[in-house]
Amino acid sequence: MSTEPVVTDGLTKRYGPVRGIEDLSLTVRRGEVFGFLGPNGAGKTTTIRTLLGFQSPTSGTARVLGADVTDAAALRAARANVGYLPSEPGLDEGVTGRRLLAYHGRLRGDVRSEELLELFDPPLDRKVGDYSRGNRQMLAIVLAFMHDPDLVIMDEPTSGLDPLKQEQFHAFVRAEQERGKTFFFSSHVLSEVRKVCDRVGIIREGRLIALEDVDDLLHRSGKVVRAEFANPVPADAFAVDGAHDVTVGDGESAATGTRAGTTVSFTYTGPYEPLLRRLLDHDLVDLAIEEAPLEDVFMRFYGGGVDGDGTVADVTGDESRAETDSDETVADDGERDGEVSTGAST
Ligand SMILES: Nc1ncnc2c1ncn2[C@@H]1O[C@H](COP(=O)(O)OP(=O)(O)OP(=O)(O)O)[C@@H](O)[C@H]1O
Repeated sequence: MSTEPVVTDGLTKRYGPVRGIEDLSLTVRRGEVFGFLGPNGAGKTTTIRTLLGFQSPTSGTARVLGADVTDAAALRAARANVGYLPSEPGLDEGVTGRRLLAYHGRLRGDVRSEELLELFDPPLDRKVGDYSRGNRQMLAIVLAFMHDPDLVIMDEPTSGLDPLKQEQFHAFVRAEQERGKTFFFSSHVLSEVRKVCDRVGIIREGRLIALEDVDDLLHRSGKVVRAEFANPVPADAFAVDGAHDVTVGDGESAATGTRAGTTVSFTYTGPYEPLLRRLLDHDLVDLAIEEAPLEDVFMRFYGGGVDGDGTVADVTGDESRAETDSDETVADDGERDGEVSTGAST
């Protein structure tokens, strides 16, 4: 039996006739931050809910910390060492954050809530029902980590956090990884995955379409080059090896403020020397070379669109999230082991 924290083999979940995930085989290695990336409706949440035992697979297998997800007793024991951070935590609205914290502490242990509250500080004496989205998410973070689990499964964990808290959360995840913790991290925000993940699995329409190191993805993605010239350059001047998506415009130059020059932009995956020589053949007045956004990479290698806010667009057009599977009546409450009201943690 594999000792890796998460192992799925041919994992399939259908909601009646509706596709959830199909034939998903992946391994999350101990100590890695694994990004699970895909557009809306791709099957990320379905995967997570199946891993946590909220719903049964239609076929295939999955093991979490060695426990078969269909073995309720084994999974319950394993989940004592799993943190779960949902995207929209189903917290008990009627009690204060402090009470919820105490309840969770009694349920699974509290070895570090004080330390966590220094970083993520929801107003504990207010009722959770009065919390802002960001405060709910911060409380959910504390609840997910307070028992110091070895594996944390997170579904779009930074949705609702302001940019500063998002940064803090990313730094926290990296520090936790240093402590040997493992993360399964679903997101449709590519820039986030790039910041914290070691490997990424890309899911689309229920199927895993790519599995690779984030570094490899970035290497293949190359650089975005934007150059401005004092004089017009021929349209084919940058049709060189390694240049993709070359756009030549003679619009207004940001550098010179005139309309005389030419602006050129393209993605470049080749070596610098020939590129720089080519640029200097013309009257270069401004140059920017930046890392290509993963959004572009996603589009170039895997197809599919990206919204203006840097998230992968819904390429499925799937509006069929209707309840179609009777075994979901329990699962949709969040937990099937009687922890419904405080479903933000394991
Ligand atoms: N309880 C359910 N009943 C019926 N269909 C469902 C149910 N849950 C999910 N689905 C369907 O399964 C597919 C995958 O949805 P899922 O929520 O797993 O995607 P996702 O990648 O998490 O998307 P998002 O980023 O929008 O949360 C979609 O077609 C969705 O409509």
